[in-house]
Amino acid sequence: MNTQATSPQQAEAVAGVANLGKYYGDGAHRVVALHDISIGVGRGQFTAIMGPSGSGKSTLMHVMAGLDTPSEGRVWLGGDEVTNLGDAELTKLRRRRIGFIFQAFNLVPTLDVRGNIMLPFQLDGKKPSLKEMAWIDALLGQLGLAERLEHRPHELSGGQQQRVAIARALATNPDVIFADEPTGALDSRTGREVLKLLRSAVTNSGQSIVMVTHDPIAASYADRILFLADGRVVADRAAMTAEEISTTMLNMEANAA
Ligand SMILES: Nc1ncnc2c1ncn2[C@@H]1O[C@H](COP(=O)(O)OP(=O)(O)OP(=O)(O)O)[C@@H](O)[C@H]1O
Repeated sequence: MNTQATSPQQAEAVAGVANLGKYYGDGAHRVVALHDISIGVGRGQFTAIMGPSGSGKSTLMHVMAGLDTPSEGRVWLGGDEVTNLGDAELTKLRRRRIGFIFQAFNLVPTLDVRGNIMLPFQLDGKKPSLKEMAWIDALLGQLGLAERLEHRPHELSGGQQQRVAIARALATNPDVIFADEPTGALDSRTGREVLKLLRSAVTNSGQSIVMVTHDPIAASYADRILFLADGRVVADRAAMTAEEISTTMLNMEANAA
C-alpha cells in the first residue's frame, strides 16, 4: 500500500498555466498584472488564490477560466490547451466545462430559481438527462432551495441567491468551478454557510474549486492557498488556519514595505 500522502500541490491538475504573463497598456503606461506564473490546480481540491488588492487575483482567475487572454504563456483546462482557441470554441468550453460563482451572484433577474439553474443547459441547447435531473433535484434539496423554485432573485436573500448560483455552477458537473469573492456581498454568518457548501461540494462530490478571496477566513476552507503579490506567486501552502493566513499576509505586507 502506498502510505505516502499526496500534497495538494502534487495532485493531478485540472487546470493550469505555464509562464503566464498579463500586461495592460503600452510603453510608460504598461501595467504588469501577472508575471511568469506557472501553477496547476488539483482535481477534486479546493484552491484559494489570496493576495492584497491589485495583486492580480482576478486577472489570474479570468485568464485561467478563459474569460481573458494571456499576453504570454499557456493555459490548460484538463488535458486541453485553451490558449489558442477562438472565441466560439472558448465560449463552448466555458459553458460545458467551467462553472462560475461571482460576488454579485449574477443571476438572471427575469428567471426564477429553476430557470436560473437550468440556464447552462438552455444556453448549450440541450435538455438535462435523467441522471442530471436527479443530480439537480439532489442539489436543490442540499442547498435548501426546493421550496423556492418559483421565486425570482429579488424575492430571495443574498445567501439564497448565492446558493442558486452554487446550484447553477454545480448542475453541469463542470471540470472546475471558479469563484470570485463568493462571500464578498454576504454577512459573515451567511458567508460561512456558503463556504461550508463549497467545501462540501469538494469533500463529498469531488468538485474542483478555485476561489479568489482576500478574506483569511474564506481561504481557511481551502486545501491549498496560493499567495499572490505584485502579480507573482510568492507562497504556495497546504491548508492553513485563518490566523496563519492573516499572519502570512501581514508578513508579506511587511516585506513589501
Ligand atoms: N483592464 C485593465 N486595464 C489596466 N490595468 C488593469 C486592468 N485590469 C486590471 N488591471 C491592473 O492589474 C493589476 C491586477 O488587478 P486585479 O484586478 O487582477 O487585482 P486583484 O488582486 O484581483 O485586486 P482586487 O482584490 O482589488 O480585486 C492591478 O494593478 C490593476 O490595476
